[in-house]
Amino acid sequence: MHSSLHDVLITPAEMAAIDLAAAQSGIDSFLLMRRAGLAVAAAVLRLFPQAQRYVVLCGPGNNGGDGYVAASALAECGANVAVFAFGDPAAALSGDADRARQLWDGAIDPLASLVPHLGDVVVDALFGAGLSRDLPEQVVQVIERINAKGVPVIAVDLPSGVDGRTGQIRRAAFAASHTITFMARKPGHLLLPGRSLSGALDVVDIGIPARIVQAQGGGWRLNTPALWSDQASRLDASTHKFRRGHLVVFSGGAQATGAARLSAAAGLAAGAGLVTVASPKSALDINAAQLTAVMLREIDDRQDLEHWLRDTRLGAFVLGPGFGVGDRACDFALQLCDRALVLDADGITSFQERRSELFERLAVAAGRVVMTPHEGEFARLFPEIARDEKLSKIEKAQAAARISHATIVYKGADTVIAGADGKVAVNANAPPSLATAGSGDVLAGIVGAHLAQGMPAFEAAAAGVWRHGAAGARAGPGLTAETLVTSIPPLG
Ligand SMILES: NC(=O)C1=CN([C@@H]2O[C@H](COP(=O)(O)OP(=O)(O)OC[C@H]3O[C@@H](n4cnc5c(N)ncnc54)[C@H](OP(=O)(O)O)[C@@H]3O)[C@@H](O)[C@H]2O)[C@H](O)CC1
Ligand SMILES: [K+]
Repeated sequence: MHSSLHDVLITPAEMAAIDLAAAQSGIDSFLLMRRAGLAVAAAVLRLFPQAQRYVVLCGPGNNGGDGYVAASALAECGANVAVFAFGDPAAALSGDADRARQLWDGAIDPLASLVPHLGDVVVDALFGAGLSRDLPEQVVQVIERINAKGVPVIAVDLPSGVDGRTGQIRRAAFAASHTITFMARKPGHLLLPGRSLSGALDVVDIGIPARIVQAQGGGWRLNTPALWSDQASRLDASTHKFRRGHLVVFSGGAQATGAARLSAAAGLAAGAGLVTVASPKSALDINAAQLTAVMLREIDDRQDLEHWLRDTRLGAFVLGPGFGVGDRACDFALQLCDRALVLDADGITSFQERRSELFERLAVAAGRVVMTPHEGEFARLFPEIARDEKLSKIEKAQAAARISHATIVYKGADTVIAGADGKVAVNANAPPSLATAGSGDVLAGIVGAHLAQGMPAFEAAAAGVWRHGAAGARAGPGLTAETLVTSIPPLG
Protein backbone atom coordinates (compact mmCIF):
# COMPACT_ATOMS: atom_id res chain seq x y z
CA MET A 1 0.00 0.00 0.00
CA HIS A 2 1.15 3.56 -0.67
CA SER A 3 2.39 4.82 2.71
CA SER A 4 0.43 8.09 2.56
CA LEU A 5 -2.79 6.08 2.16
CA HIS A 6 -2.15 3.94 5.23
CA ASP A 7 -4.87 5.51 7.37
CA VAL A 8 -7.25 6.57 4.58
CA LEU A 9 -10.65 4.87 4.29
CA ILE A 10 -12.40 5.07 0.93
CA THR A 11 -16.11 4.43 0.48
CA PRO A 12 -17.31 2.64 -2.66
CA ALA A 13 -18.80 5.91 -3.97
CA GLU A 14 -15.47 7.66 -3.45
CA MET A 15 -13.70 4.75 -5.17
CA ALA A 16 -15.95 5.21 -8.21
CA ALA A 17 -15.01 8.91 -8.27
CA ILE A 18 -11.33 7.94 -7.97
CA ASP A 19 -11.66 5.55 -10.94
CA LEU A 20 -13.25 8.32 -12.98
CA ALA A 21 -10.61 10.87 -12.01
CA ALA A 22 -7.87 8.34 -12.81
CA ALA A 23 -9.38 7.68 -16.25
CA GLN A 24 -9.72 11.43 -16.90
CA SER A 25 -6.07 11.93 -16.04
CA GLY A 26 -5.18 9.49 -18.82
CA ILE A 27 -4.58 6.36 -16.75
CA ASP A 28 -5.52 3.21 -18.67
CA SER A 29 -8.40 1.64 -16.71
CA PHE A 30 -7.80 -1.79 -18.24
CA LEU A 31 -4.25 -1.65 -16.97
CA LEU A 32 -5.62 -1.03 -13.46
CA MET A 33 -7.91 -4.06 -13.79
CA ARG A 34 -5.00 -6.18 -15.02
CA ARG A 35 -2.85 -5.14 -12.07
CA ALA A 36 -5.75 -5.87 -9.72
CA GLY A 37 -6.36 -9.33 -11.18
CA LEU A 38 -2.64 -10.19 -11.31
CA ALA A 39 -2.25 -9.17 -7.67
CA VAL A 40 -5.11 -11.50 -6.77
CA ALA A 41 -3.57 -14.41 -8.71
CA ALA A 42 -0.20 -13.81 -7.06
CA ALA A 43 -1.77 -13.73 -3.61
CA VAL A 44 -3.75 -16.91 -4.24
CA LEU A 45 -0.65 -18.80 -5.40
CA ARG A 46 1.38 -17.52 -2.47
CA LEU A 47 -1.29 -18.36 0.10
CA PHE A 48 -2.61 -21.64 -1.32
CA PRO A 49 0.04 -23.09 -3.65
CA GLN A 50 -1.26 -26.63 -3.26
CA ALA A 51 -4.91 -26.18 -4.17
CA GLN A 52 -6.28 -28.96 -6.35
CA ARG A 53 -8.58 -26.54 -8.14
CA TYR A 54 -8.90 -22.75 -8.16
CA VAL A 55 -12.60 -21.92 -8.46
CA VAL A 56 -13.03 -18.36 -9.74
CA LEU A 57 -16.50 -16.88 -9.31
CA CYS A 58 -17.11 -13.92 -11.63
CA GLY A 59 -19.87 -11.33 -11.27
CA PRO A 60 -21.48 -8.94 -13.77
CA GLY A 61 -19.24 -5.90 -13.15
CA ASN A 62 -15.60 -4.93 -12.84
CA ASN A 63 -15.14 -7.13 -9.77
CA GLY A 64 -15.90 -9.99 -12.15
CA GLY A 65 -13.38 -8.45 -14.58
CA ASP A 66 -10.66 -8.75 -11.94
CA GLY A 67 -11.72 -12.39 -11.56
CA TYR A 68 -11.27 -13.16 -15.29
CA VAL A 69 -7.79 -11.57 -15.23
CA ALA A 70 -6.89 -13.65 -12.17
CA ALA A 71 -8.27 -16.84 -13.76
CA SER A 72 -6.17 -16.30 -16.91
CA ALA A 73 -3.04 -15.62 -14.87
CA LEU A 74 -3.56 -18.72 -12.72
CA ALA A 75 -4.11 -20.88 -15.79
CA GLU A 76 -0.98 -19.46 -17.43
CA CYS A 77 0.93 -20.70 -14.38
CA GLY A 78 -0.35 -24.20 -15.09
CA ALA A 79 -2.95 -24.29 -12.31
CA ASN A 80 -6.25 -26.15 -12.56
CA VAL A 81 -8.82 -23.32 -12.89
CA ALA A 82 -12.62 -23.45 -13.17
CA VAL A 83 -14.65 -20.29 -13.82
CA PHE A 84 -18.30 -19.90 -12.79
CA ALA A 85 -20.26 -16.78 -13.70
CA PHE A 86 -23.36 -15.16 -12.27
CA GLY A 87 -25.88 -14.53 -15.06
CA ASP A 88 -24.95 -14.49 -18.73
CA PRO A 89 -21.48 -12.94 -18.87
CA ALA A 90 -21.61 -12.23 -22.59
CA ALA A 91 -24.77 -10.16 -22.09
CA ALA A 92 -23.96 -8.61 -18.68
CA LEU A 93 -20.35 -7.55 -19.10
CA SER A 94 -19.13 -4.47 -20.90
CA GLY A 95 -15.96 -2.38 -21.18
CA ASP A 96 -12.85 -3.56 -19.35
CA ALA A 97 -14.62 -6.47 -17.68
CA ASP A 98 -15.84 -7.81 -21.02
CA ARG A 99 -12.35 -7.43 -22.46
CA ALA A 100 -10.96 -9.41 -19.51
CA ARG A 101 -13.59 -12.13 -20.08
CA GLN A 102 -12.66 -12.42 -23.74
CA LEU A 103 -9.04 -12.98 -22.80
CA TRP A 104 -10.07 -15.97 -20.68
CA ASP A 105 -9.99 -18.91 -23.03
CA GLY A 106 -11.42 -21.63 -20.77
CA ALA A 107 -15.00 -22.64 -20.09
CA ILE A 108 -17.44 -20.47 -18.14
CA ASP A 109 -20.06 -22.45 -16.22
CA PRO A 110 -23.22 -21.12 -14.61
CA LEU A 111 -22.74 -20.20 -10.95
CA ALA A 112 -25.65 -22.39 -9.84
CA SER A 113 -23.89 -25.50 -11.18
CA LEU A 114 -20.93 -25.16 -8.80
CA VAL A 115 -20.36 -28.10 -6.45
CA PRO A 116 -17.47 -27.24 -4.12
CA HIS A 117 -14.98 -29.98 -3.18
CA LEU A 118 -12.39 -30.19 -0.45
CA GLY A 119 -9.13 -29.13 -2.07
CA ASP A 120 -10.80 -26.21 -3.84
CA VAL A 121 -9.74 -22.64 -3.24
CA VAL A 122 -12.43 -20.12 -4.15
CA VAL A 123 -11.63 -16.73 -5.64
CA ASP A 124 -14.66 -14.56 -4.96
CA ALA A 125 -15.00 -11.96 -7.73
CA LEU A 126 -18.80 -11.77 -7.71
CA PHE A 127 -19.43 -8.32 -6.24
CA GLY A 128 -17.14 -5.67 -4.84
CA ALA A 129 -17.62 -1.95 -4.55
CA GLY A 130 -20.66 -2.02 -6.84
CA LEU A 131 -22.91 -4.15 -4.58
CA SER A 132 -26.04 -2.04 -4.47
CA ARG A 133 -28.77 -4.24 -3.00
CA ASP A 134 -29.44 -7.55 -1.29
CA LEU A 135 -27.96 -10.60 -3.01
CA PRO A 136 -30.26 -12.68 -5.20
CA GLU A 137 -31.34 -16.13 -3.98
CA GLN A 138 -29.07 -18.02 -6.37
CA VAL A 139 -25.96 -16.26 -5.05
CA VAL A 140 -27.09 -16.70 -1.44
CA GLN A 141 -27.34 -20.45 -1.99
CA VAL A 142 -23.87 -20.71 -3.52
CA ILE A 143 -22.35 -18.67 -0.68
CA GLU A 144 -24.02 -20.89 1.90
CA ARG A 145 -22.82 -24.01 0.11
CA ILE A 146 -19.22 -22.79 -0.01
CA ASN A 147 -19.19 -21.44 3.57
CA ALA A 148 -20.63 -24.75 4.78
CA LYS A 149 -17.98 -26.78 2.91
CA GLY A 150 -15.29 -24.79 4.69
CA VAL A 151 -13.07 -24.36 1.63
CA PRO A 152 -10.86 -21.26 1.73
CA VAL A 153 -12.24 -18.14 0.04
CA ILE A 154 -10.08 -15.28 -1.16
CA ALA A 155 -12.20 -12.20 -1.74
CA VAL A 156 -11.46 -9.68 -4.44
CA ASP A 157 -11.88 -6.18 -2.98
CA LEU A 158 -14.63 -7.25 -0.53
CA PRO A 159 -16.27 -10.55 0.39
CA SER A 160 -19.37 -10.63 -1.82
CA GLY A 161 -22.40 -9.66 0.22
CA VAL A 162 -20.48 -7.24 2.47
CA ASP A 163 -21.46 -3.63 1.93
CA GLY A 164 -18.24 -1.68 1.44
CA ARG A 165 -19.62 1.47 3.08
CA THR A 166 -21.27 -0.01 6.16
CA GLY A 167 -19.73 -3.47 6.65
CA GLN A 168 -23.26 -4.86 6.85
CA ILE A 169 -24.33 -8.11 5.17
CA ARG A 170 -26.72 -7.87 2.24
CA ARG A 171 -28.60 -11.13 2.97
CA ALA A 172 -25.52 -13.38 2.95
CA ALA A 173 -21.77 -13.00 2.59
CA PHE A 174 -18.65 -15.05 2.11
CA ALA A 175 -16.45 -15.60 5.14
CA ALA A 176 -13.11 -14.99 3.45
CA SER A 177 -9.77 -16.14 4.80
CA HIS A 178 -8.12 -13.27 2.93
CA THR A 179 -9.27 -10.17 1.08
CA ILE A 180 -7.22 -8.41 -1.55
CA THR A 181 -8.28 -4.80 -1.95
CA PHE A 182 -6.90 -1.95 -3.96
CA MET A 183 -5.21 1.36 -3.07
CA ALA A 184 -6.85 1.85 0.36
CA ARG A 185 -9.01 0.14 2.94
CA LYS A 186 -12.78 0.47 2.65
CA PRO A 187 -14.98 1.09 5.74
CA GLY A 188 -16.56 -2.33 5.25
CA HIS A 189 -13.18 -3.95 5.95
CA LEU A 190 -13.10 -2.40 9.44
CA LEU A 191 -16.72 -2.21 10.53
CA LEU A 192 -18.39 -5.34 11.86
CA PRO A 193 -19.47 -7.80 10.66
CA GLY A 194 -17.49 -6.96 7.49
CA ARG A 195 -14.24 -6.97 9.44
CA SER A 196 -14.57 -10.53 10.63
CA LEU A 197 -15.73 -11.70 7.18
CA SER A 198 -12.78 -10.09 5.37
CA GLY A 199 -10.11 -12.26 7.03
CA ALA A 200 -6.55 -11.03 6.58
CA LEU A 201 -6.57 -7.86 4.51
CA ASP A 202 -3.99 -7.07 1.85
CA VAL A 203 -4.07 -3.59 0.30
CA VAL A 204 -2.42 -3.56 -3.13
CA ASP A 205 -1.17 -0.46 -4.92
CA ILE A 206 -2.44 -0.82 -8.49
CA GLY A 207 -0.91 2.46 -9.60
CA ILE A 208 -3.53 5.15 -9.05
CA PRO A 209 -1.56 8.19 -7.87
CA ALA A 210 -2.04 8.79 -4.12
CA ARG A 211 -2.92 12.43 -4.81
CA ILE A 212 -5.98 11.31 -6.81
CA VAL A 213 -7.08 8.95 -4.05
CA GLN A 214 -6.61 11.67 -1.42
CA ALA A 215 -8.38 14.33 -3.48
CA GLN A 216 -11.51 12.24 -3.96
CA GLY A 217 -11.51 10.65 -0.51
CA GLY A 218 -13.54 12.11 2.34
CA GLY A 219 -12.27 12.40 5.88
CA TRP A 220 -12.87 8.87 7.20
CA ARG A 221 -9.70 7.52 8.77
CA LEU A 222 -8.21 4.47 10.44
CA ASN A 223 -7.22 5.38 14.02
CA THR A 224 -3.42 5.45 14.01
CA PRO A 225 -0.91 7.61 15.92
CA ALA A 226 -0.61 9.80 12.81
CA LEU A 227 -3.96 11.31 13.80
CA TRP A 228 -2.88 12.52 17.22
CA SER A 229 0.89 12.15 17.64
CA ASP A 230 1.39 15.90 17.02
CA GLN A 231 -0.78 16.69 20.01
CA ALA A 232 0.84 13.94 22.07
CA SER A 233 4.38 15.08 21.37
CA ARG A 234 3.55 18.47 22.91
CA LEU A 235 3.08 16.76 26.25
CA ASP A 236 6.32 16.56 28.13
CA ALA A 237 6.36 13.78 30.68
CA SER A 238 9.13 15.46 32.66
CA THR A 239 7.11 18.58 33.45
CA HIS A 240 5.69 19.40 36.86
CA LYS A 241 2.89 17.12 38.03
CA PHE A 242 0.33 19.94 37.94
CA ARG A 243 1.24 20.68 34.36
CA ARG A 244 0.82 16.99 33.53
CA GLY A 245 -2.73 17.54 34.59
CA HIS A 246 -5.00 16.84 37.52
CA LEU A 247 -7.67 14.25 36.79
CA VAL A 248 -10.76 13.78 38.95
CA VAL A 249 -12.76 10.54 38.89
CA PHE A 250 -16.15 10.42 40.62
CA SER A 251 -16.82 7.37 42.76
CA GLY A 252 -20.17 5.71 43.29
CA GLY A 253 -21.57 4.83 46.72
CA ALA A 254 -20.09 2.33 49.17
CA GLN A 255 -21.26 -0.68 47.15
CA ALA A 256 -19.85 0.60 43.82
CA THR A 257 -16.39 2.06 44.20
CA GLY A 258 -14.21 -0.32 42.18
CA ALA A 259 -14.99 1.12 38.76
CA ALA A 260 -13.89 4.63 39.75
CA ARG A 261 -10.65 3.34 41.26
CA LEU A 262 -9.93 1.42 38.07
CA SER A 263 -10.46 4.59 36.02
CA ALA A 264 -8.28 6.53 38.43
CA ALA A 265 -5.48 3.95 38.25
CA ALA A 266 -5.67 4.00 34.46
CA GLY A 267 -5.56 7.80 34.46
CA LEU A 268 -2.42 7.78 36.56
CA ALA A 269 -0.79 5.08 34.42
CA ALA A 270 -1.73 6.99 31.26
CA GLY A 271 0.15 10.08 32.38
CA ALA A 272 -2.06 12.35 34.49
CA GLY A 273 0.19 14.13 37.01
CA LEU A 274 -2.32 13.94 39.84
CA VAL A 275 -5.48 11.90 40.22
CA THR A 276 -8.19 12.41 42.81
CA VAL A 277 -11.16 10.18 43.46
CA ALA A 278 -14.12 12.36 44.41
CA SER A 279 -16.21 10.23 46.72
CA PRO A 280 -19.48 10.57 48.57
CA LYS A 281 -19.14 10.47 52.36
CA SER A 282 -20.65 6.98 52.44
CA ALA A 283 -17.76 5.55 50.40
CA LEU A 284 -14.85 7.54 51.81
CA ASP A 285 -13.60 4.80 54.13
CA ILE A 286 -13.66 2.04 51.59
CA ASN A 287 -11.94 4.26 49.00
CA ALA A 288 -9.37 5.44 51.56
CA ALA A 289 -8.53 1.84 52.43
CA GLN A 290 -7.64 1.05 48.81
CA LEU A 291 -5.96 4.15 47.41
CA THR A 292 -2.30 5.05 47.67
CA ALA A 293 -0.94 7.26 44.89
CA VAL A 294 -4.45 8.42 44.04
CA MET A 295 -5.85 11.13 46.31
CA LEU A 296 -9.30 11.26 47.85
CA ARG A 297 -11.77 14.09 48.39
CA GLU A 298 -15.28 14.11 49.78
CA ILE A 299 -17.81 15.45 47.30
CA ASP A 300 -21.39 14.78 48.27
CA ASP A 301 -23.56 17.26 46.47
CA ARG A 302 -23.80 20.08 43.97
CA GLN A 303 -22.60 22.67 46.46
CA ASP A 304 -19.47 20.65 47.31
CA LEU A 305 -18.68 20.33 43.64
CA GLU A 306 -19.41 23.96 42.83
CA HIS A 307 -17.09 25.06 45.59
CA TRP A 308 -14.31 22.67 44.53
CA LEU A 309 -14.58 23.70 40.88
CA ARG A 310 -13.20 27.12 41.79
CA ASP A 311 -9.85 25.33 41.70
CA THR A 312 -8.96 25.81 38.04
CA ARG A 313 -6.08 23.34 38.34
CA LEU A 314 -8.57 20.50 38.21
CA GLY A 315 -7.90 19.64 34.60
CA ALA A 316 -10.37 16.91 33.65
CA PHE A 317 -13.15 14.76 35.09
CA VAL A 318 -14.41 11.23 34.57
CA LEU A 319 -18.06 10.78 35.50
CA GLY A 320 -19.96 7.56 35.10
CA PRO A 321 -18.10 4.36 36.02
CA GLY A 322 -20.06 2.83 38.92
CA PHE A 323 -21.54 6.24 39.71
CA GLY A 324 -25.21 5.20 39.74
CA VAL A 325 -27.97 6.34 37.40
CA GLY A 326 -30.03 9.35 38.41
CA ASP A 327 -30.42 13.09 38.75
CA ARG A 328 -27.27 13.47 40.84
CA ALA A 329 -25.21 12.27 37.85
CA CYS A 330 -27.05 14.74 35.59
CA ASP A 331 -26.53 17.62 38.00
CA PHE A 332 -22.80 16.92 38.28
CA ALA A 333 -22.36 16.45 34.53
CA LEU A 334 -24.22 19.66 33.66
CA GLN A 335 -21.90 21.50 36.05
CA LEU A 336 -18.90 20.07 34.22
CA CYS A 337 -19.87 20.75 30.60
CA ASP A 338 -17.61 23.79 30.39
CA ARG A 339 -14.62 21.79 31.66
CA ALA A 340 -12.88 18.71 30.23
CA LEU A 341 -15.14 15.76 30.90
CA VAL A 342 -15.40 12.07 30.03
CA LEU A 343 -19.05 11.10 30.40
CA ASP A 344 -19.23 7.32 30.55
CA ALA A 345 -21.53 4.46 31.58
CA ASP A 346 -24.11 5.58 34.22
CA GLY A 347 -23.27 9.20 33.37
CA ILE A 348 -24.64 8.59 29.87
CA THR A 349 -27.62 6.45 30.90
CA SER A 350 -28.71 9.11 33.41
CA PHE A 351 -29.50 11.44 30.52
CA GLN A 352 -31.87 9.03 28.76
CA GLU A 353 -34.88 11.22 29.61
CA ARG A 354 -32.95 14.50 29.79
CA ARG A 355 -30.85 14.36 26.64
CA SER A 356 -31.95 17.70 25.13
CA GLU A 357 -30.93 19.41 28.33
CA LEU A 358 -27.45 17.92 28.01
CA PHE A 359 -27.11 18.72 24.31
CA GLU A 360 -28.33 22.31 24.79
CA ARG A 361 -25.82 22.83 27.56
CA LEU A 362 -23.01 21.32 25.50
CA ALA A 363 -23.93 23.57 22.55
CA VAL A 364 -23.15 26.71 24.56
CA ALA A 365 -20.51 25.49 27.03
CA ALA A 366 -17.02 25.73 25.64
CA GLY A 367 -15.72 22.56 27.30
CA ARG A 368 -13.96 19.51 25.93
CA VAL A 369 -16.47 16.73 26.44
CA VAL A 370 -16.06 13.11 25.36
CA MET A 371 -18.91 10.61 25.66
CA THR A 372 -18.06 6.91 25.53
CA PRO A 373 -21.25 4.90 24.92
CA HIS A 374 -21.33 1.22 24.09
CA GLU A 375 -24.15 0.07 21.82
CA GLY A 376 -26.85 -0.03 24.52
CA GLU A 377 -25.90 3.35 25.97
CA PHE A 378 -25.73 4.83 22.47
CA ALA A 379 -29.30 3.67 21.79
CA ARG A 380 -30.46 5.27 25.05
CA LEU A 381 -28.99 8.66 24.23
CA PHE A 382 -29.47 8.66 20.44
CA PRO A 383 -32.47 6.39 19.77
CA GLU A 384 -33.39 7.80 16.35
CA ILE A 385 -29.82 7.60 15.07
CA ALA A 386 -29.36 4.09 16.47
CA ARG A 387 -32.48 2.90 14.66
CA ASP A 388 -31.53 4.32 11.24
CA GLU A 389 -30.47 1.22 9.31
CA LYS A 390 -29.22 3.22 6.34
CA LEU A 391 -26.38 4.68 8.38
CA SER A 392 -23.05 2.97 8.95
CA LYS A 393 -21.61 2.96 12.46
CA ILE A 394 -19.27 5.75 11.28
CA GLU A 395 -22.20 7.91 10.17
CA LYS A 396 -24.09 7.14 13.38
CA ALA A 397 -21.17 8.31 15.50
CA GLN A 398 -20.82 11.43 13.34
CA ALA A 399 -24.53 12.24 13.63
CA ALA A 400 -24.42 11.75 17.42
CA ALA A 401 -21.38 14.03 17.73
CA ARG A 402 -23.12 16.65 15.60
CA ILE A 403 -26.35 16.77 17.62
CA SER A 404 -24.71 16.44 21.03
CA HIS A 405 -21.81 18.86 20.36
CA ALA A 406 -19.46 16.37 22.03
CA THR A 407 -16.80 13.94 20.86
CA ILE A 408 -18.35 10.50 20.67
CA VAL A 409 -16.48 7.25 21.26
CA TYR A 410 -18.99 4.68 19.97
CA LYS A 411 -17.50 1.56 21.54
CA GLY A 412 -17.43 -2.02 20.33
CA ALA A 413 -14.91 -4.28 18.65
CA ASP A 414 -15.00 -1.65 15.87
CA THR A 415 -14.94 1.50 18.02
CA VAL A 416 -15.59 4.72 16.10
CA ILE A 417 -14.38 8.10 17.36
CA ALA A 418 -16.24 11.14 15.98
CA GLY A 419 -15.61 14.80 16.74
CA ALA A 420 -18.34 17.44 16.84
CA ASP A 421 -16.54 19.10 13.91
CA GLY A 422 -16.98 16.01 11.65
CA LYS A 423 -13.58 14.34 12.14
CA VAL A 424 -13.92 10.59 12.37
CA ALA A 425 -11.72 7.51 12.84
CA VAL A 426 -12.33 3.78 13.13
CA ASN A 427 -10.17 1.83 15.56
CA ALA A 428 -8.72 -1.55 14.62
CA ASN A 429 -5.97 -2.45 17.10
CA ALA A 430 -8.14 -3.94 19.86
CA PRO A 431 -7.91 -7.69 20.50
CA PRO A 432 -11.18 -9.54 21.30
CA SER A 433 -9.94 -10.16 24.87
CA LEU A 434 -10.41 -6.45 25.54
CA ALA A 435 -14.13 -7.07 26.00
CA THR A 436 -13.75 -7.81 29.70
CA ALA A 437 -15.26 -6.43 32.91
CA GLY A 438 -13.82 -3.03 33.78
CA SER A 439 -12.29 -2.48 30.36
CA GLY A 440 -14.53 0.55 29.71
CA ASP A 441 -13.55 2.08 33.06
CA VAL A 442 -9.90 1.82 32.05
CA LEU A 443 -10.62 3.50 28.70
CA ALA A 444 -12.44 6.38 30.42
CA GLY A 445 -9.42 6.90 32.68
CA ILE A 446 -6.95 6.98 29.79
CA VAL A 447 -9.04 9.49 27.84
CA GLY A 448 -9.43 11.53 31.03
CA ALA A 449 -5.64 11.60 31.46
CA HIS A 450 -5.22 12.94 27.93
CA LEU A 451 -7.80 15.65 28.53
CA ALA A 452 -6.14 16.55 31.83
CA GLN A 453 -2.88 17.04 29.95
CA GLY A 454 -4.55 19.49 27.59
CA MET A 455 -5.20 17.46 24.47
CA PRO A 456 -8.19 18.50 22.33
CA ALA A 457 -11.23 16.23 22.80
CA PHE A 458 -11.09 14.29 19.51
CA GLU A 459 -7.35 13.62 19.73
CA ALA A 460 -7.60 12.74 23.44
CA ALA A 461 -10.33 10.23 22.64
CA ALA A 462 -8.67 8.71 19.56
CA ALA A 463 -5.32 8.36 21.36
CA GLY A 464 -7.14 6.85 24.34
CA VAL A 465 -8.90 4.23 22.25
CA TRP A 466 -5.65 3.35 20.50
CA ARG A 467 -3.60 3.04 23.73
CA HIS A 468 -6.40 0.97 25.27
CA GLY A 469 -6.26 -1.40 22.28
CA ALA A 470 -2.46 -1.53 22.41
CA ALA A 471 -2.63 -2.26 26.17
CA GLY A 472 -5.00 -5.13 25.40
CA ALA A 473 -2.55 -6.59 22.90
CA ARG A 474 0.33 -6.24 25.37
CA ALA A 475 -1.63 -7.78 28.25
CA GLY A 476 -2.38 -10.86 26.16
CA PRO A 477 -5.33 -13.25 26.03
CA GLY A 478 -5.84 -13.73 29.80
CA LEU A 479 -6.06 -10.02 30.51
CA THR A 480 -8.03 -8.50 33.36
CA ALA A 481 -8.84 -4.83 33.85
CA GLU A 482 -5.94 -4.67 36.34
CA THR A 483 -3.35 -6.11 33.95
CA LEU A 484 -4.72 -3.79 31.28
CA VAL A 485 -3.81 -0.81 33.45
CA THR A 486 -0.24 -2.01 33.91
CA SER A 487 0.09 -2.67 30.16
CA ILE A 488 -0.77 0.84 28.90
CA PRO A 489 2.03 1.73 26.45
CA PRO A 490 3.75 5.12 26.39
CA LEU A 491 1.99 7.86 24.48
CA GLY A 492 3.95 8.43 21.26
N1 LIG B 1 -9.71 1.45 -8.66
C1 LIG B 1 -10.07 0.29 -8.25
O1 LIG B 1 -10.14 0.03 -7.06
C2 LIG B 1 -10.41 -0.68 -9.23
C3 LIG B 1 -11.36 -1.63 -8.93
N2 LIG B 1 -11.72 -2.56 -9.77
C4 LIG B 1 -12.72 -3.53 -9.41
O2 LIG B 1 -13.98 -2.99 -9.75
C5 LIG B 1 -14.90 -3.27 -8.75
C6 LIG B 1 -16.06 -2.35 -8.82
O3 LIG B 1 -16.67 -2.59 -10.05
P1 LIG B 1 -18.18 -2.23 -10.34
O4 LIG B 1 -18.44 -2.64 -11.72
O5 LIG B 1 -18.39 -0.82 -9.99
O6 LIG B 1 -18.99 -3.06 -9.28
P2 LIG B 1 -19.15 -4.64 -9.02
O7 LIG B 1 -18.39 -5.43 -9.98
O8 LIG B 1 -18.86 -4.84 -7.58
O9 LIG B 1 -20.72 -4.87 -9.19
C7 LIG B 1 -21.50 -4.13 -10.11
C8 LIG B 1 -22.39 -5.05 -10.88
O10 LIG B 1 -23.10 -5.87 -9.99
C9 LIG B 1 -24.51 -5.63 -10.15
N3 LIG B 1 -25.10 -5.75 -8.82
C10 LIG B 1 -24.89 -5.00 -7.75
N4 LIG B 1 -25.54 -5.49 -6.68
C11 LIG B 1 -26.19 -6.58 -7.10
C12 LIG B 1 -27.04 -7.54 -6.48
N5 LIG B 1 -27.33 -7.46 -5.17
N6 LIG B 1 -27.54 -8.53 -7.20
C13 LIG B 1 -27.26 -8.64 -8.51
N7 LIG B 1 -26.45 -7.78 -9.18
C14 LIG B 1 -25.93 -6.77 -8.47
C15 LIG B 1 -24.62 -4.29 -10.76
O11 LIG B 1 -25.81 -4.25 -11.42
P3 LIG B 1 -26.69 -2.89 -11.46
O12 LIG B 1 -28.00 -3.31 -12.01
O13 LIG B 1 -26.77 -2.38 -10.04
O14 LIG B 1 -25.96 -1.95 -12.33
C16 LIG B 1 -23.40 -4.29 -11.67
O15 LIG B 1 -23.66 -5.05 -12.82
C17 LIG B 1 -14.09 -3.18 -7.50
O16 LIG B 1 -14.73 -3.85 -6.42
C18 LIG B 1 -12.80 -3.83 -7.93
O17 LIG B 1 -12.86 -5.23 -7.75
C19 LIG B 1 -11.08 -2.53 -11.13
O18 LIG B 1 -10.99 -3.72 -11.70
C20 LIG B 1 -9.67 -1.99 -11.03
C21 LIG B 1 -9.69 -0.65 -10.52
K1 LIG C 1 -15.77 -9.96 -4.16
